[in-house]
Amino acid sequence: MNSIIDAQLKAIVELVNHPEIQHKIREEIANVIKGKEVMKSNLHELPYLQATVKETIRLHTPIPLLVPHMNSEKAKLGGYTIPKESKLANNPEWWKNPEEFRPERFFEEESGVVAIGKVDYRFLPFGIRRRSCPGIVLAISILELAIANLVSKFVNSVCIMPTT
Ligand code: HEM
Repeated sequence: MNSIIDAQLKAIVELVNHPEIQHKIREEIANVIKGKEVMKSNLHELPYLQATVKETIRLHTPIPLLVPHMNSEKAKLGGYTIPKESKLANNPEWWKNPEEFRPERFFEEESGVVAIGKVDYRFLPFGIRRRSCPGIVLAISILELAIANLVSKFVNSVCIMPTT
């Protein structure tokens, strides 16, 4: 559960620093859900919310069990050369402006990058193959629901950031 709490906190920090992203999520929820409670069954109808969660775990990949995961030696993987001690999610060869928090990247230049179901060596927040995370579907749903509820109710009502 540490990874989820870590990702939630990172998402909140990013949303506080990007009120325009909060605003887009809030608008998407208002248009699709129309004032009702966001349920797990609605999540697939909220692509901008989903992209925001993906962008959070790309830029702030939680480290499971607090064990650092990086390659100690230079390596070749899936046709890519990976320099020693790389963090893949921040590599400018594979991501445009990798340090920028921009969910839109998943609709533009990185529209093919998915978190579940397809192996993409640029985006492995849940590990890969036999030792990959069995909690992936649960983790993504929890994160999406938490952010949806925060943005549509709590953040708006306490006015941490202006909504316009
Ligand atoms: C944002 C949330 C999460 C992230 C980023 C994450 C990421 C990961 C990663 C990268 C691994 C592979 C570690 C390795 O290569 O050795 C892993 C393993 C694992 N995760 Fe997660 N995880 C998350 C949430 C969860 C949740 C919610 C559960 C359970 C309900 C869970 C259960 C596990 C288990 C049991 C393993 C060990 C699998 C094995 O060694 O065979 N994770 N996780």
